[in-house]
This record gives sequence, structure tokens and C-alpha cells, in this order.
Amino acid sequence: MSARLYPAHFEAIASALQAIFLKGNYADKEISRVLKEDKKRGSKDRAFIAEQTYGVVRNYRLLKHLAELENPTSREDFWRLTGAWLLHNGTNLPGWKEFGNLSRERVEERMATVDDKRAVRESIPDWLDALGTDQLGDNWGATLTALNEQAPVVLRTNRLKTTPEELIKALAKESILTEHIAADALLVTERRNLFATKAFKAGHFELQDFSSQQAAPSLDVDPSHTVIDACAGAGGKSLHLAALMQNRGKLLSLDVHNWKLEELKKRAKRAGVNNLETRAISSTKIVKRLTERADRLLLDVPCSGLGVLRRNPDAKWKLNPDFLERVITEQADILARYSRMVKPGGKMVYATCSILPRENDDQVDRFLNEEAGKDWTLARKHTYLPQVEGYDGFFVSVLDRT
Ligand SMILES: C[S@@+](CC[C@H](N)C(=O)[O-])C[C@H]1O[C@@H](n2cnc3c(N)ncnc32)[C@H](O)[C@@H]1O
Repeated sequence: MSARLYPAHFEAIASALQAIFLKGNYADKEISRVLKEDKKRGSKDRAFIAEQTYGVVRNYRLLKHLAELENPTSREDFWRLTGAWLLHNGTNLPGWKEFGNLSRERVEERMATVDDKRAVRESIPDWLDALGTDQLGDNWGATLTALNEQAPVVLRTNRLKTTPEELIKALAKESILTEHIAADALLVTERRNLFATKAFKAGHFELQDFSSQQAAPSLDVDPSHTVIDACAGAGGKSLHLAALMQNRGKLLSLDVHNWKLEELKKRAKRAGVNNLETRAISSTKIVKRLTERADRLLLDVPCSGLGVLRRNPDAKWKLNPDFLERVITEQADILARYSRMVKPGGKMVYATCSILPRENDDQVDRFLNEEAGKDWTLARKHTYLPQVEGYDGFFVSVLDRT
């Protein structure tokens, strides 16, 4: 590859990386920040900065090894990591002083030493590599490799306003090429700024991965139902549920964070959704008062996010064993308490964007074997894996209440 390289791009990448690794800031926010600092950049330059920054975040441990840096802190250190990433991908580097003695030969020599060190090669903390091996056995290696790739961009057509066929045509007029892959899902085959399109502003689609689009349809909702989305967040799945309910029936979106529900309200307005009400879970009473009110319940619970590392690669550096234990305890509590909101004869979907059985199958098994789960049976479950279906790692289980 012989891309033209500019010092200003490396400056922007290094600035984003310093904030991500030294201050613990989110990668997507930092990339937006540095891109906003120079609005004159064209789309290729913006894409270069975003892609290289994500590349370094994804491959941080490997790049520290290749660039022979124990603990990068300075601006030059992050230039050097980015340089090592480009060399590793076959790009020649200019002789800028920040790169120091980096050379293709040395990077190749260092690369040859990691064949038997998966955690370094795939850039993952040792504790996570051990956990993945313990949880997924032989599947872990392929999952890890797939999670280090760039995520495909998938849209969900908002059927309240358009159809996949009409949306494909409307987006093509704005030079965005898409392919209908399933139900409401379109795969974007040419990356562009989707949020600037007329179709987005008019609420004709939402960005939502293929795997995540499997949760709402699994609830088998209809326009007569009362549906509760109990961990609704900013409402990706609530909006999907509203469309499947044809904007009828009653949809109640709950979350412990009111600011997320405020964001959901804005998105609902854009999407033309009007069967939805939001309510913050400010005390345990909110859930108690809803005992046996719902025909359908979605529990898209907080999780490790290990299935969506392609999209949020910085999460692997922020996650820690204590957080994982806490979130597992919280998931079990949510399943046991919130399931009481379902009427006899109703249905519930328990979902996570994790690939770990401890957050998925084990939680469902435990629930079914305890007092809270005595009226419940498992109808089906599936773990979507990035190396199998090709999209985010995701778990969906469907449970029926007798
Ligand atoms: C995986 S996210 C939900 C994503 C959302 N369903 C979507 O499709 O966009 C999990 C959500 O659970 C919320 N949450 C955390 N603890 C909770 C609790 N105890 N009860 C309800 N929601 C909770 C978080 O604030 C977060 O928004």
C-alpha cells in the first residue's frame, strides 16, 4: 500500500490514542473530537484517521511488542505505535523523527516471535484470554480473531415509514450502496456518513447490527400486546418492537438511567413511534408495581460487551474481573425479579451482547432451577458468533411462562 501520509493525521491519531489509553476515554468520542478539530478534512482523510486509530486500539498489545514500547505515554510513543501498525500492514513510512528507529525488518523480526503467544498476537489481556479459553474452549481462538476485524455496518429498516426495497433506492440516490441481507436488515457495502442522509433524518432507518436485530422478533409480539423492554437504554430494540407492533398496543421502556430514556424519546419521535412510554427505574417499587402486567418482556441486560469488541475495541482494555463478576450478579438479579412482570402464558427474551456462557446459558439454567424460574420453560436459545454468522457476538434465549 502506498497511501500518502501527512504529519497532521499522525498528530490527530496520537492525540486520540493518548486520551483513550492515558485518560480512559471512549475511542468513538475521541475520534469524533479529533475529526471535529479540523473540519476541512475530506472523507478519505477522516476515514484514514478513524481506521488507523481503531487499528491501534484493536492491536495495542501486539503493537507495543512490535514497536518495543513497554508503557507508551508520550506523543512520540503513539506516533511510533501507529507507524508500527502501518508497517505491519505493508505501508512504507516516511523518515519522520517521531518514528525513531522503527523499520520494517525489525517489525517483521518481532512479529516472528509471537506465533505461540496468542494473547500478544491477538492483543488481549492475559486474564481475558484465560477466561475465553475456559469458557469457549476450541472456539475461543477463532472468535478472538473474528472480534479483531472491522465490524460490518448494518441498518434496520423502519417499517413504520418505509420498506427495505424503497430504502435501498433512497440510499442509492445519496450514493450509499446497501444489500438486503434478512428481514429488515440492510448491509452497507459502501461506507459513508449515514447520519447525514435524508433517509436517516426522516427516521427511515436505525444503525443496528444484524445479531441485535434478532432479539425483538424473537418475542413474537402483536398489536394487542403490552410489551415491556426493561433495560431499554437509548432504545435500539424498543424502536424495533414498536415497528413489529405496528405502532399499536402498549410498549413500556424502562431503564435505570433517565438520560438514556430521554435519548430514546428523541429517537422515537424521529422514527414516528407513538405507542411507547418511558419510565425510569428509580426504586424497586417501579418493577414490583408492574407484576404480571406484560404479555411480552425483553431483558437486554447489561453485560461485558465481549460480543461487540469489533465495534468497541477499547472495551477489552477497560474490562476487569471485578466488573465482570458484578455484572453477572446483576444479570441474575434482573432475571429473577423482572421476570415477575410477565403474565401467565406470556413470553420473555433474555439477551446479551456477550459470548460467554457464564452471562448466557448459565444464567438461564440457574434461573430455571431456582424458585423464581419455577413457572418458566426454555423455548430456544442461540449464541451468534462473529466467525459463524459474520456479525456481532450476541445471545438470545426465549422463555415461556406457564
Ligand atoms: C445492553 S444495554 C441495553 C441496550 C438497549 N436495549 C438497546 O437496544 O439499545 C443494557 C441497559 O441496561 C441498563 N441497566 C443497567 N442496570 C439495570 C437495571 N438494574 N434495571 C434496568 N436496566 C438496567 C443500562 O443502563 C443499559 O442501558
